[in-house]
Amino acid sequence: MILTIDVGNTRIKASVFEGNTSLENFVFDKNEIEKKIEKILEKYPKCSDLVVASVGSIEKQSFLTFENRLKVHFFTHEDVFPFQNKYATPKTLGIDRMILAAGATLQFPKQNRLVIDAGTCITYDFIDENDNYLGGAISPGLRLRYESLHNFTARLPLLTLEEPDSYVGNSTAQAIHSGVVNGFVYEIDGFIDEYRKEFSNFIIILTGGDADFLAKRLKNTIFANSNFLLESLSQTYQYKIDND
Ligand SMILES: Nc1ncnc2c1ncn2[C@@H]1O[C@H](COP(=O)(O)OP(=O)(O)OP(=O)(O)O)[C@@H](O)[C@H]1O
Ligand SMILES: CC(C)(CO)[C@@H](O)C(=O)NCCC(=O)O
Ligand SMILES: [K+]
Repeated sequence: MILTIDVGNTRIKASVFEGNTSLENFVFDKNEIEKKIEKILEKYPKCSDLVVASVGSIEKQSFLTFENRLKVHFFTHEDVFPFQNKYATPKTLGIDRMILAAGATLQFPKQNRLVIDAGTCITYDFIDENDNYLGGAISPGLRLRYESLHNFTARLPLLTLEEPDSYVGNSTAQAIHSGVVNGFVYEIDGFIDEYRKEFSNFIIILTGGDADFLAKRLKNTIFANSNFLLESLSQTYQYKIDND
């Protein structure tokens, strides 16, 4: 049994896996990390490994306190991955993107894959059928768009996610919802359309905190799985054990 932990820029997500099956998911804040892990381990004492992917400010140190009880693995770009990394700056590629690419490679062998993670940031990652990781894009996520409109202007209020009435927002609030939500959806559909021009065939995996909201609104049909990063973390760890 393994405990996987995804430290994002907003929240921490965790899941206990028995083989490939996720038994339970958890979401918590940075300040309660040790207490929460403690609780999870109490409930699942059979956990033998703690596997972490962190792009947040939490360092390896926070997890080492658990080393007397279980094997702790903190993923870095030095681990073995099932793809060739063609990024020009492989050492600065986010470990979450590497885990997503690894999961896509392992779960969907021998085909082109586009992974879209709609989290704090939206990330796009493309892995071709020969298992070359090519790169993608990074842009602001849904909540970040609402927050930056407010934080960097004098007059725009901080709004929370709401379905816009129309493209033609007829009030400040409606104009913001239209810009943020429609802009978000158009961006993603637009990227998918561009990829289609270059690669005739590829599967699309959509994940992240906004995946479910998005899935219903895209014109392109896609496979949405908000647990894909944690599943990929468990699979990439298994791959590492088998290939080290
Ligand atoms: N309770 C919540 N707190 C924060 N964001 C939430 C919540 N529920 C849904 N969301 C949505 O999820 C998005 C953030 O995604 P997610 O939780 O995957 O980010 P994260 O944990 O920071 O991960 P990452 O840094 O890997 O993107 C926000 O844009 C927001 O709209
Ligand atoms: C883009 C984020 C913030 C998404 O979580 C993360 O993957 C990251 O910090 N990446 C580093 C830059 C890069 O991936 O090229
Ligand atoms: K992300």
